[in-house]
Amino acid sequence: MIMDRDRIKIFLITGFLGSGKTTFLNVLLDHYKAEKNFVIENEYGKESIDAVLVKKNYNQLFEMNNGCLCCVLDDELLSVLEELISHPEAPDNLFIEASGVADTGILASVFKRDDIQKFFELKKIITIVDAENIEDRFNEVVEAERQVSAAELLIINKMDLINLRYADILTNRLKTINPFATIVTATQASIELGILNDPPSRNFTDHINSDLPHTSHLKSILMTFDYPFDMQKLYSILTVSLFLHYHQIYRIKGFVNLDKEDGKFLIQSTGKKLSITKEGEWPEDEPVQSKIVVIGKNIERISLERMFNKAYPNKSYSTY
Ligand SMILES: Nc1nc2c(ncn2[C@@H]2O[C@H](COP(=O)(O)OP(=O)(O)OP(=O)(O)O)[C@@H](O)[C@H]2O)c(=O)[nH]1
Repeated sequence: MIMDRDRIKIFLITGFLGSGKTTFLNVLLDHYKAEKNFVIENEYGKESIDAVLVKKNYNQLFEMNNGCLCCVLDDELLSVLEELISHPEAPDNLFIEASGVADTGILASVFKRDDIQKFFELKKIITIVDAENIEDRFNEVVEAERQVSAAELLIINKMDLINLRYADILTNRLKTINPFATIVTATQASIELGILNDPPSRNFTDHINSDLPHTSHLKSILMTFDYPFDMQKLYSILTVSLFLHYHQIYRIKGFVNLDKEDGKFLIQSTGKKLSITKEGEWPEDEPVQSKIVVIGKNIERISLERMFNKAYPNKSYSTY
């Protein structure tokens, strides 16, 4: 049972799709490994891929995939928080990885409530920024800018993909959106973590507009495929599609079954970059079946399925 003096510290991690939130969560879990850490993972879309990618050095993981966290506040999130309060071994830290489209302001406003503040301390609102893609996303998706404007700490991640001159331009752009946040740069979300103990430069939650609905009409489409893909075809078809549809396809994530390859492969894209890497073996209690989530704007299942069907080694598998 939690006493008033040792409230659970909450680190709220937000950032647009694929910016590096899970990467940062793993950095935090490693840093705080001597403490008791619980994690809330919220993915946009029903299929959870992230939970598998979070390194297992947490004490308990809660998955919330029934919608964007900021939209299911009243029920699922609050019931998890209640569970933590009465937990026989309450954690020191709660790391919340919000979905890539979550409205940070709406989410942070929960922790303004007196009944919540009694047991939880919102230690830091951290927004991860994908240095390579964020400016395009500002123009396309209103949630990307809202996440930046509600941050206390902005981490410009993926510095290896941009040059220093552009980093300065981007930093200035971020300052105009959010002049109050501390801004740091990183590769693989690796930062000097002492900064998390800095006091806030303003009372952030007082400035947050928590009444804005989602307006970007993003879609998350989950597809399953029973036949193995050809690795080379899959790679080249998706690379071309990501190049052509960069302003529509924001994230591909999933596990694939590949022809002539043993094991389970992780496929993911951010921006125009695609990677397919071996992730381990297929668990015995799981069907050997590719499961892929595509998130974007104005995307249609039928066109996506047609695209993936072209990646079979033998066209006879295809239904088109
Ligand atoms: N080049 C480069 N890639 C990075 C860096 N940080 C993370 N990535 C890669 O970017 C991709 C997305 O990283 P994640 O940590 O899964 O991003 P996320 O924000 O959790 O993604 P969603 O939960 O889908 O929104 C992965 O392929 C990472 O390996 C970086 O600093 N540089």
